[in-house]
Amino acid sequence: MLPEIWNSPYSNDCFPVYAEDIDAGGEASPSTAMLSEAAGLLKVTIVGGSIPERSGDRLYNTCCVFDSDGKLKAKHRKIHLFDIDIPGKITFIESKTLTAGETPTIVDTEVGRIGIGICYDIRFQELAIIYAARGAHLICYPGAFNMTTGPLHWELLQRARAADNQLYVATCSPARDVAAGYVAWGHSTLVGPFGEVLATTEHEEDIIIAEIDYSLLEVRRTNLPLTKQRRGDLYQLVDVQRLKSDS
Ligand SMILES: O=C(O)CCC(=O)C(=O)O
Repeated sequence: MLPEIWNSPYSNDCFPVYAEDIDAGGEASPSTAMLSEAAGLLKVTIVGGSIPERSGDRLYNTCCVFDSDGKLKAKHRKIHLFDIDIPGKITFIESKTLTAGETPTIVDTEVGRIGIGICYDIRFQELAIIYAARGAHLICYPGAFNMTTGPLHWELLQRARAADNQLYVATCSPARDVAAGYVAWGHSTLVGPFGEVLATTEHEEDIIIAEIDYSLLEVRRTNLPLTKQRRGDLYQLVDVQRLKSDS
């Protein structure tokens, strides 16, 4: 797994410059070609962080997932754009340059059923609930939290998504570069289905390698049978996409 916007500085000025046309006539863009080749050579599934994607006259923040043959299995366009304003701390308006994606993305891979979200997507618990309901074992969120929200929210949100939905959550952030226009919090992490941090790192360049045991999903769901205890008679979340595809 790679971080959010790993092929470009994180800025609205840079997104158009570094954007790649991922679907261009069936040919892979330079960054996705590299990921595809790496996945195929190493025989691993890659959740390819995200890059700015150009599609016609629009730009998206897009994560590509490759299987161990190097085939592009899924493409997730960030569906919640990072438009926030915390005066004196951080203001970022992704919607100045980017368009929001329109579909949740869940993909069956050799290493499990994976739901994909990109950074700000992690704040929307409904997306994680829908992924869990569709059988996700793991949700991967490439991200780049910042020095204001990172310390308070980065781990909290990951643990909440994992504990609420009783699945694994993996995040990957760029390392911190204090000279950059956007200073990332770092701290890539893997959280287990009990909300436990299984592996994490600081803000320097690093690689996390950890084992995931999907049999624990069943254990935790038996320990705490939340799904059975939900009060569907009082509240329900509608999976609009599934509803549309069923009808
Ligand atoms: O939600 C946050 O605080 C940070 C989100 C973010 O940096 C992003 O979506 O790129």
